[in-house]
Amino acid sequence: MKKYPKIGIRPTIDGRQGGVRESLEEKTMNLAKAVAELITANLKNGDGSPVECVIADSTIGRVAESAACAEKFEREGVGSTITVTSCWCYGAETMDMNPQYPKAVWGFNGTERPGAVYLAAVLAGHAQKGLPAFGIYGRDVQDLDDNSIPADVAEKLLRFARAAQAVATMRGKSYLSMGSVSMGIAGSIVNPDFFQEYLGIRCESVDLTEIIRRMTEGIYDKEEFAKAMAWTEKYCKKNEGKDFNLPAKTKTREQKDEDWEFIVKMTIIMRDLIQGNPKLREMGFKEEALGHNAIAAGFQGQRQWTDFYPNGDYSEALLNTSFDWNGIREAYVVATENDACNGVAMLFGHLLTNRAQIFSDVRTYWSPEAVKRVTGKELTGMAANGIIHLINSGATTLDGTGQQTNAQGEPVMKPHWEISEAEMEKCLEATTWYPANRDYFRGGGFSSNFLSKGGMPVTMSRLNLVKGLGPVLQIAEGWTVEIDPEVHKLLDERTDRTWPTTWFVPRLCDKPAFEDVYSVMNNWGANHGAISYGHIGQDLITLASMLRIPVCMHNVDEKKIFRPAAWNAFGMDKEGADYRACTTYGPIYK
Ligand SMILES: C[C@H](O)[C@@H](O)[C@@H](O)C(=O)CO
Ligand SMILES: [Mn+2]
Repeated sequence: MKKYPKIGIRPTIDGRQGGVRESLEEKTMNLAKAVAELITANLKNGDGSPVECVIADSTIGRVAESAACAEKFEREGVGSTITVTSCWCYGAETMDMNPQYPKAVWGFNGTERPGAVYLAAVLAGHAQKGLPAFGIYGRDVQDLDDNSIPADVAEKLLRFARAAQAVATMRGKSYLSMGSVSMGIAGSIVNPDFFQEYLGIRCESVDLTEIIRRMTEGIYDKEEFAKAMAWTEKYCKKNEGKDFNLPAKTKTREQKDEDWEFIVKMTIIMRDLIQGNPKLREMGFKEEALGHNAIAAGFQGQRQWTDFYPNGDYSEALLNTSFDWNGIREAYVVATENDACNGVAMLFGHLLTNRAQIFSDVRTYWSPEAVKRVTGKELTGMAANGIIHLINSGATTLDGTGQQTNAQGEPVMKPHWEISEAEMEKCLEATTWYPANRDYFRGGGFSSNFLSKGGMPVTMSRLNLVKGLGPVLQIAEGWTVEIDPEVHKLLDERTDRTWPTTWFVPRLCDKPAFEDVYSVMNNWGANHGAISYGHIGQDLITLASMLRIPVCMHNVDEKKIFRPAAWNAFGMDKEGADYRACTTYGPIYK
């Protein structure tokens, strides 16, 4: 069982004894309990455990009680706070002053006592003290004896809590580079200051010879390797695809079998590097057993490794998938080509949804005209305005096949605890493992190939670093789409047919970058995108504001944007205010 941060609930109250405070004690504590129950019942951590809440030992009326609450939260491993009240309280005495906690305040909308007045007053305090907080105020007045949480309040509480838990979960973890810069891809020139100051994440790095050392010296669990090989024989090797290499570059059966053993071993070793493995301690490898405490990782692969050894596509794909030979489990976050910026976008999506992530090249925009010219056929349905070809060798999760289904039989990508064995097998069955293209991957290996089912709501995002500005986040909500199989075949065979394809259509709107499908691609800030199941743009925008990362492109309705209340002080134009606020506050761990 992993250890996760908790969310601290702070019931604040009017400190006046002799009548006022006593009359509110039960109500205030009941609100706190209701919020804790809402969060624990609705939100889970990546391992499927409920997000835990810690409530202050008493209501908080004066500063001594604020301090006692802060001490308890420190002891209990709290990573963010929600203050709740139904009455007037003394803002600066009762507010959460911890500079690292994401914080929200719910001011109960009841007029018998001025809960909303406190909300406004304490948010002013948060703004004045440079500790921005999210304000939650229900639209409709509630009766004083009504301890229920209205739907609009619940939505904001959960949106805040999901993002706050993501921020707190990242704090103190590592990003592990396995290898270094891949083919000059800027995202793989890892910026440790960004990770440290914005995410509270430490950058770790291992040279790829470490994988060879562990293979050569047997520093991996041999029993697990045997189990993994048997599973791979059963579910992957049997779906080995046609070898499209020239005869001179085609490996023999024996060489291919060696490659399969190599990439399975490599996968186990990469996982051990990421999270450690107590079995290695039993084997006497105490240091290797520790791992790198990584919450996300990247594998350089190209080119030096793949010019000589089998590629990392099998490893990256399976580590990003919600299952392997040990069964159904939380997906890891592993960026192909060590594109750490895309790895961060994958990590955001994973922490907000608890689902596996797709890593793709944003490869080609196909206009309806170009498709007609090349195939003689029309793009139809949701694809009619053009499509974007998402494809990359390697780290596309097999969950991205769309072989998992919801109660309506629609394709989805589920949190791992909802995936069935049968769905796991369907994802594997839908995946072909082609011998790697040896023009690209001289060392050989295998690449996963599948075509994502259409009809899945997805959100593509990427974290970009801009010198002089810092990090920015791009977001495009849309859908996976299916196209005429003949059209897909012609378009796919023009590019890398041994790699996994997801056809993507962004939701268009009146924002410049979303006026047509072409503009989305034309405005995308890098070669990669992280694709998460669901329309999670709102959650990404809330998370980005907590991290002081401005959002430079998104197709979310501005009325749905939820950021700290202080952002309002930076102007009425949401995007400009976001930039000004992020610049003013700066990264939370600086
Ligand atoms: C063709 C290159 O080898 C691929 O790695 C390329 O398509 C990329 O993925 C670049 O991001
Ligand atoms: Mn790529």
